Amino acid sequence: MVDGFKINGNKKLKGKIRVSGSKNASLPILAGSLLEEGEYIFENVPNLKDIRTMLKLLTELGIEVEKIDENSYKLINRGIKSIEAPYDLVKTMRASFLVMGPLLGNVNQAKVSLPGGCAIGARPVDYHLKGFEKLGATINLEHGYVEAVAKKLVGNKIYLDFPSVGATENIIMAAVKAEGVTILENAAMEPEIEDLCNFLIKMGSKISGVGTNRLEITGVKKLYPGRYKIIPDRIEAGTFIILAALVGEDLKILGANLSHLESFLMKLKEAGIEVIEEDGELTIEKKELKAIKIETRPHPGFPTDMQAQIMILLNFVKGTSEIKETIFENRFMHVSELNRMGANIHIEGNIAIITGGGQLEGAEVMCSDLRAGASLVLAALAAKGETIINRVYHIDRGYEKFEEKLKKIGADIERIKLGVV
Ligand SMILES: CC(=O)N[C@H]1[C@@H](OP(=O)(O)OP(=O)(O)OC[C@H]2O[C@@H](n3ccc(=O)[nH]c3=O)[C@H](O)[C@@H]2O)O[C@H](CO)[C@@H](O)[C@@H]1O
Ligand SMILES: C=C(OP(=O)(O)O)C(=O)O
Repeated sequence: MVDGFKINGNKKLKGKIRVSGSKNASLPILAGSLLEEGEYIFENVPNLKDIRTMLKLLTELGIEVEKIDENSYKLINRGIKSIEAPYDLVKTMRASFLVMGPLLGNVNQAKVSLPGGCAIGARPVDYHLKGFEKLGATINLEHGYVEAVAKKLVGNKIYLDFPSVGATENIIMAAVKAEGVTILENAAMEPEIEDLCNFLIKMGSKISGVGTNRLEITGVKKLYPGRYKIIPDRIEAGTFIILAALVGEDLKILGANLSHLESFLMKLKEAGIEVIEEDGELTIEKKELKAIKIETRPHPGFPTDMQAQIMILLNFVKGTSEIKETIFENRFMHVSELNRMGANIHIEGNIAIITGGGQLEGAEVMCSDLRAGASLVLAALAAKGETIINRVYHIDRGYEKFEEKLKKIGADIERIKLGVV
């Protein structure tokens, strides 16, 4: 049996919904505790399956994990006990690969299972490995594991062929204690990378160019662990903004940071939806809705992680909208499920063409990945009738207390047990 959601849609949602801490900022920052011995306190960490996976992996590598409260942890590094990240943990979460940079950075050695492909695309790690090699590591691939070893890491000039989020994070963590200066060109600029840099700087790292695509990292011998508070989750915030636009009635969103969502907000505005911030609370104002074209891009472009959710909104906008997915080759898995709910979307190559303006009706559907799953919940809440969503373990990876938060604002959503399909 697996968990599913039963949702009765087409109800107006009212009240306040709060954004949790960022999953994608927490994961590299927690991995950063491998870099130096000492005590770390992390706040605003979302209580999610992916976070529990990372904490389990860190425990295997020798970190002591103490839960302080629902969203805070004390991590104690008394020295690395193992340098191996096993397949059974890496396979459940690709971000496990982010332990490689800090392990190399601290003890010049790491052995991490290759993450392999997943539902949204092939997702290789070649840019990570090229970066480690530039810093002086020797890489060996054997029996599905990547082994990296160096006598010592030495700073170098590294150009990323594509601004990969994970590669940027891994290389930064490997470089902060390397000898000399590392210059990382064409680095990814996502807010989660800025958060990682701010955490590392707070520990004594020397990084300049934070928030730009050229980072200059001067290695230091020692870091000084301490306390760090994670930024709000911009993808959860964006998901709630779409929710408010679809079914909100005086629905307020708390705890979001709009400066992390600029391209998304600009495209919403083009579609006729304005987000208004007052005293830290967001509300949504709808004007005349218009069909739009979107292309996913690395930050500050439109985030691929918001593509599935905005598609639900565009389904309700008269006219033909288009979404071009340029980051992952297989991120339209939600489309066939949405069409089963009455949407009219077809795919041509990497473009989804949405003929909007119709209604959605409840159906039995299945999550294929995290954001596809969130989009099905949005669709179900806006649809007439009952929707059963299977395999919500994908959603549990990235949305803290999703159904509890939705219930509190009046959604008719229930967690149920379903047969495996
Ligand atoms: C845990 C986390 O933060 N996940 C996010 C991170 O994933 P992740 O860090 O895996 O995404 P990347 O930015 O690395 O991937 C972008 C593209 O580069 C390709 N690539 C990447 C690395 C590499 O070595 N070789 C290579 O070819 C990937 O296959 C993909 O097509 O950024 C993505 C893009 O914003 C988001 O959708 C994910 O939510
Ligand atoms: C794709 C995502 O996560 P991951 O990179 O961990 O698969 C996501 O957060 O939308």
